[in-house]
Amino acid sequence: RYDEPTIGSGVGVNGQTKSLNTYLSNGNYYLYDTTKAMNNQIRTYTSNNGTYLPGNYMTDTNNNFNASDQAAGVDAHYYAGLTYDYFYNNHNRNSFDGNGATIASTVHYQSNYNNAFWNGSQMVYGDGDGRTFIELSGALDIVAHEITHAVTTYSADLAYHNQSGALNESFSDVFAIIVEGDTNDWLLGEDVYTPGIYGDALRSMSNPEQYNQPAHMDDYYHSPDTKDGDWGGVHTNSGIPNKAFYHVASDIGFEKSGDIYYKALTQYLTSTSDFEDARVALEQSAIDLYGSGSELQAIKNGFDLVGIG
Ligand SMILES: CCC(=O)Oc1c(C)cccc1C(=O)O
Ligand SMILES: [Ca+2]
Ligand SMILES: [Zn+2]
Repeated sequence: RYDEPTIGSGVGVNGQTKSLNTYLSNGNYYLYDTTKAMNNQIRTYTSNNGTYLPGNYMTDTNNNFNASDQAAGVDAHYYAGLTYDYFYNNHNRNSFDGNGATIASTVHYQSNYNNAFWNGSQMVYGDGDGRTFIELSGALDIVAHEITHAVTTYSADLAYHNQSGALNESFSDVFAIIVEGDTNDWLLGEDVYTPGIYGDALRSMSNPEQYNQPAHMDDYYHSPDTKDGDWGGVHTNSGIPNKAFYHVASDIGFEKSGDIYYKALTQYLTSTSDFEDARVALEQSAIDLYGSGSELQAIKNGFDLVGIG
């Protein structure tokens, strides 16, 4: 029998039908996308509510992934493809490592697991407990956030604690928002967070305080550099550079801010960069790309407004 790339369909976590790049092998259809550049592959697996990684390929007999237990895989696969396309089409980056690394995602990790993470090699998504979260791959911003953690690892490799860790988090939120690309959507996780409550989210870039994040250096959260302290509050203090990004992108848009932030992340920032280093890196990136004009002024203004001098 011939093995070949195919185009299937699937129903995602929030009920939308989407076209999927799949692969037919020995009569089964796999969530295995071979359509990207240079033999890059996007592969989606399931842990079947266990903890094996990557687990088993998610397959279907008729290339129509419309069962309820397939929805998480449909979105992990589809949103990984969208995120791949963003970095390739806008920054000529072939996958998170810039060298065509396979993007592997595993869904149905553990049971009622309210988490999503990059484990250093692949994405891992829980199903949520149905109250705090539903399947976490059902949000494009979460998928893009996780894949950006991998981009960061293969570039600045910002150490995951204190200010460099808050920058690590912030850059993942920044590209999550840009990949979503909706100038009315400054929220993270809203598509899968608290299904019983409308309109809330994990975090807000435009109004970090709404979800207990500081939006100014005066309110920097001093937390222990421990697991329980969220490594110096990396998911809390990210509110400060997140708010700066909100000002920058509101001024100059997602395309220009994306180019400036990408250049800073990949050419100037290092593992020990702090918030002030980030301002310098972003200012230099703006100058490199656009000279000393309105884009540079937008960076200066955004960082002034959050108290990062
Ligand atoms: C926006 C995506 C996000 O924040 O994912 C996480 C969740 C849901 C829990 C714990 C850590 C993370 C993370 O990726 O930082
Ligand atoms: Ca969002
Ligand atoms: Zn993160």
